[in-house]
Amino acid sequence: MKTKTIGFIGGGNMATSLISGLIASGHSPQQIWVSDAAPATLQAHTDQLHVNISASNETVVNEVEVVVLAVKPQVLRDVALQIAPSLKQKNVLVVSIAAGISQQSLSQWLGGEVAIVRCMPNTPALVQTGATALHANANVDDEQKDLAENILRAVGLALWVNDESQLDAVTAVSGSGPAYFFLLMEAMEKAALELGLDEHSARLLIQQTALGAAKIALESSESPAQLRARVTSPGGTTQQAIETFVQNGFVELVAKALHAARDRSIEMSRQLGAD
Ligand SMILES: NC(=O)C1=CN([C@@H]2O[C@H](COP(=O)(O)OP(=O)(O)OC[C@H]3O[C@@H](n4cnc5c(N)ncnc54)[C@H](O)[C@@H]3O)[C@@H](O)[C@H]2O)C=CC1
Ligand SMILES: O=C(O)[C@@H]1CCC=N1
Repeated sequence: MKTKTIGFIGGGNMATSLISGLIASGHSPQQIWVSDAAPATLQAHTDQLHVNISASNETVVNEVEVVVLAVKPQVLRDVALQIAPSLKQKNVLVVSIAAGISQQSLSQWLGGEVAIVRCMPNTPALVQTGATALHANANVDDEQKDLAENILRAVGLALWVNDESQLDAVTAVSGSGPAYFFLLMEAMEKAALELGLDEHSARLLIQQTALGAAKIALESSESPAQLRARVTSPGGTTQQAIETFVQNGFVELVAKALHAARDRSIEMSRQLGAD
């Protein structure tokens, strides 16, 4: 995979994370190309990551073997229609990280028989701790699947889903998921201040607790429910807090939020889909 040239169309947050991860895992910056509509963004890519840049999306497509589409979903249609003629000239793998754009829409915009891997990463990719689910269309061969997986694995966990519709659920779980944990951290910080802690101490204690909980959950063979039981002494403080959460509908609220996110992902696919 180190010999493949990879182009990023859109050099924003997610592309920067992926490029940093690829370089950190041994990919040569000389084999990476980036195009972006913003000249300052392109300049930052040469200055900081020493990759090849171009203001032209078509030039990037012409230079590479894999194209990662990393623009916002709302502009993907225009970008796809723009690069379609260049893609037709060669056998390029297209990897899309755009939320809520189906392979069918993308394929239609790109003009048909294109190898497409659709992914849903998340922002912890910025610190090489991302979680990504991938789905390949029927035109993707095994070598291209490995290639796409290697790109996303450079910034964390990468796993395949069998059915593209599962990416709507993945978007609700891990794509948007970091924001749920940040909301819990925000709420805990607010409560900690009310309880008399200073902001600095509260934030540090909460951050380290979140890290510790995630680490123990990853490293232990026990389920979250079992790990929770280990913290919860009968009649103790945790039991009081957990009962307060549960009796006030925390579990149902989480389910409702994830359903709303999944439904929005489906709705976005319809609104932004092929026409
Ligand atoms: N931010 C998140 O949590 C996640 C984002 N995604 C997906 O990743 C994609 C990129 O998101 P971000 O990096 O957060 O966005 P961003 O706004 O940071 O980056 C998008 C970049 O595309 C550039 N751009 C706009 N129009 C262009 C054009 N016509 N040609 C070339 N470049 C153009 C912009 O200048 C910008 O630098 C989106 O499709 C989003 O759905 C996926 C998972 C998580
Ligand atoms: O909020 C969004 O629509 C995107 C997709 C997953 C995370 N951010």
